[in-house]
Amino acid sequence: MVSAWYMDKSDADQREDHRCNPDRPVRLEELEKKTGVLYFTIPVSEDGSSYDEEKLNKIRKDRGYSYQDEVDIARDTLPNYEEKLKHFFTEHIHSDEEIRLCVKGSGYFDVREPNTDDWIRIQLVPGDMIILPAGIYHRFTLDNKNYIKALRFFVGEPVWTPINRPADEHPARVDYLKNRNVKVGA
Ligand SMILES: CSCCC(=O)/C(O)=C/O
Ligand SMILES: [Fe+2]
Repeated sequence: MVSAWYMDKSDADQREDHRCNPDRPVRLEELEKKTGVLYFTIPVSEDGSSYDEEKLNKIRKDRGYSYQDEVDIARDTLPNYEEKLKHFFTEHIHSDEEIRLCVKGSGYFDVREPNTDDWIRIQLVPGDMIILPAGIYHRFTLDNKNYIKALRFFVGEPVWTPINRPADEHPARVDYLKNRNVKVGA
């Protein structure tokens, strides 16, 4: 089950959990309200090879996801592993939603709370599906187990290109803030 929390400000290893002391958990409803991030749970088999197709199909159909593939992120399975991990952890936006379903392993998506610019860390474990809205500042890191396998979805032909911060003038960012009722420069 996905969990989320405000991150501490420590510059310790990105793979640590970076919980505050005392902990500042973020409930799912709060996460959605503050950031627009959506969450679904999809039952997945122990080895990650099968999942609840019926539940997933409904989400695919409702949201128009026509593309699907799988990423296996480990040192010996992902080409240019170090370079890709560096890119994943560089703060960025996309012009479209970023949709991931964790089927094996685990990892962290960090998203910026748009009013305060604080980082919220979202932990993905098998069965967790998250949808990051277009235009949200975010990044991804493996945790200290160094492994995740995830399904990726997209509407139409996939565009994975990250747009690194600063991207405040990008239409997806402008729309994101408008949708969240965030006043720029206020
Ligand atoms: C768990 S998927 C790897 C991270 C990724 O694809 C991405 O775009 C992060 O922003
Ligand atoms: Fe991304």
